[in-house]
Amino acid sequence: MRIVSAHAGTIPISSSMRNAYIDFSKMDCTILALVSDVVVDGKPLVGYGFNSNGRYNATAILNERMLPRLRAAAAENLIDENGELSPARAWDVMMRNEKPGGHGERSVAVGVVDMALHDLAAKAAGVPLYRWISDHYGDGAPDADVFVYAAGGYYAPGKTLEDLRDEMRGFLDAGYEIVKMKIGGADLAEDLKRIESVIDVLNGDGSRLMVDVNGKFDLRTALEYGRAIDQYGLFWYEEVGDPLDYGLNATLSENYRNPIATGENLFSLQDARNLIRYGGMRPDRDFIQVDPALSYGLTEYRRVLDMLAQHGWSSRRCIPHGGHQFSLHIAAALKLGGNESYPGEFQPTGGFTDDAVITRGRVAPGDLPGIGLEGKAEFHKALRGLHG
Ligand SMILES: O=C([O-])CC(=O)C(=O)O
Ligand SMILES: [Mg+2]
Repeated sequence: MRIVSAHAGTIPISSSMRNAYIDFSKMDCTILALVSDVVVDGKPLVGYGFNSNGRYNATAILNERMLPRLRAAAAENLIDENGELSPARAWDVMMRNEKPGGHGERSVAVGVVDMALHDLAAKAAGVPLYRWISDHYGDGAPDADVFVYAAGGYYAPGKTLEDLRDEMRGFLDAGYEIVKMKIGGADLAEDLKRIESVIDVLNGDGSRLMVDVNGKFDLRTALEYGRAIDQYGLFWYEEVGDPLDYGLNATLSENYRNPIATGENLFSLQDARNLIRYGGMRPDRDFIQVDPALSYGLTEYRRVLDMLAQHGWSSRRCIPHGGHQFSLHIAAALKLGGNESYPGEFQPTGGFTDDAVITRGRVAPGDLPGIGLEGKAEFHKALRGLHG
């Protein structure tokens, strides 16, 4: 197979909500179509990718560095020993002449292309991506479905406690059992009121609630909130301090008994390894949230999983950030602990196929070939628009 053309674009995924650190009024996303020379039913196979949410588009890096290297590569450098398209070899081509360290948002650009290459490889094999990943990298049969939790509970202009409770009730009605809300964008007293009113919707069960600080707290505030919320036995306390402040996280983990989650803003094997070496994360209870789309794609994510295994971590303790269909396939194939979901947010890229049904907090990736973005009608329109 050869890639005959590559088309990148930028689309808005903005909204009026905010977390403790940013608002999403200018949030956007890179989207990509890789058109191949393989023709099925009279049409070329096309691989699609996009860059999750939370970081802005990386279209310029992609257009100026990653795609030119792929275009210039000899065909034999992009295939494996069976002559099939190899996303892992293409990854090496994209990273040629890139120094190590300081991963910045280059990881986002590479992640978009890596996703599209995996979409294309699975489509060429005529199978859904979870099956392709399981066949190439898996260890036993893939999971039939994946635990998902509903992330929301953002701050928004005029949003009342009753609005927050209604939002959470909506998640439960939609089939979710575990929900997440933002904290750290108000003072402790107000956040405790918000937390308690959501726990009330969860029949008093704090273990069904996650709270997310988006990296806002200094150590003193992290510990102060930790002391106040430990009593609720929450599912997890997320990204409490700056994502690169491993010392803060380590001190928190010595003082906060219940699970901690972090990693959505760690974009490389090396950063994730530093979290494990220095961040005090506990393999018996904590969660790693590295998002494959933001962090150099599945090719790098597999290295992260290997590193975690070497340090005694189960893949079940990984629940990626992002709430997208790419990680859903990865979670099923590589037996992760679950995947995020943001019902209704970050459209049109976010979420699962239009026909996906959440049942008792679980969802299946579906059986469309590749990632299945053709099963997201609005998003597919934008993707198709890239290559006409
Ligand atoms: O608010 C955001 O940037 C999203 C986020 O942290 C999450 O999904 O955990
Ligand atoms: Mg988060």
